[in-house]
Amino acid sequence: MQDFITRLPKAELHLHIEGSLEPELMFALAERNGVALPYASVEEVRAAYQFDDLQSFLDLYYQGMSVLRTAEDFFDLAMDYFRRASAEGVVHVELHFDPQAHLSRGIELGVVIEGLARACRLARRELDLSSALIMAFLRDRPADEAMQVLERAAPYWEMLDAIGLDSAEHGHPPEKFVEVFERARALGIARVAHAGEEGPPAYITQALDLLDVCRIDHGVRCLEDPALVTRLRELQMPLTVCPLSNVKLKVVERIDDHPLPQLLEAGLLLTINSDDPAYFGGGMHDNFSACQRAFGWSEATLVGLARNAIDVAFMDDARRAELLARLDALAV
Ligand SMILES: Nc1ncnc2[nH]cnc12
Ligand SMILES: [Zn+2]
Repeated sequence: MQDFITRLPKAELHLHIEGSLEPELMFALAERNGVALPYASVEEVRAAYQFDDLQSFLDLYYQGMSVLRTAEDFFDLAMDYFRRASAEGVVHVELHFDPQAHLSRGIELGVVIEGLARACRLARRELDLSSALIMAFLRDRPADEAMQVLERAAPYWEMLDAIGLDSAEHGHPPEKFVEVFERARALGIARVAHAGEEGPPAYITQALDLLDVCRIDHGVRCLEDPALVTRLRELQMPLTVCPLSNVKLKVVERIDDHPLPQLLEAGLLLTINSDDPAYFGGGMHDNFSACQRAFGWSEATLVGLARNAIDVAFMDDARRAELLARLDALAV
């Protein structure tokens, strides 16, 4: 089964590239850039990764990214992840990145996007790994700041596959960002949003009604609102579920308690993702494998989930057809 999971062509739709920063690279970049870290060793960093909730994780996540300063750093960050992901059978990655977390440290948008985009091009050539870029806004920052970032990104609009909404969910409902998402829609940029990770099902409803999103990131709390579940099923609205993230951030206590079986049973369109693999103790393979073990999933279930991700990914028709053909070859 482990080998089958590796061979499964996996598309990852929910990955924060800054959350893929492994402690080893964190130390290497800290040294390269003369940044002081509050840790003496890689082991100490890993030991610090114990979280009580989303906010306790975000505090370390924003601190960790202080080592990222140049386009080369962002390139190295992304290539480091692409190589690891490719080795475990990931064929497509959609990267969220958080420009405000870098702009606030004086790192220009162009530095971030150019570094990431160069890695995306190289990964396509060297690893046969395709990718998409999702520029995410920090929902705990003011909406007018997000709007300014969107306007500042004008030279890069063509390179963006979508905008997203992430960071601390409690108290920051989607309605706060209506104008920003409306502007993106007018620009022809697709929209996704984190909703229903820690926040209530009403935030998922708002993301659908007010932000016109084409995917919900997480969305696991939808089960608390049966009418919403029906709506998500009827729309076949994709949910990018991140099982190990939900355990690490105590959305659920143990993987066995994860609502994935109920979500599947409800007929929702689900995908499996790693979110912030360096912080949550596992990439795509580990997420698939933990669920397979916990829920006794068959190969057919795994193939179905992998197919969902390829079906709804931001990729051109030729690439989608190629990846679906690879999946079909495995499934027979
Ligand atoms: N799981 C998560 N939820 C919200 N914002 C995030 N930013 C990085 N990871 C996140
Ligand atoms: Zn996320």
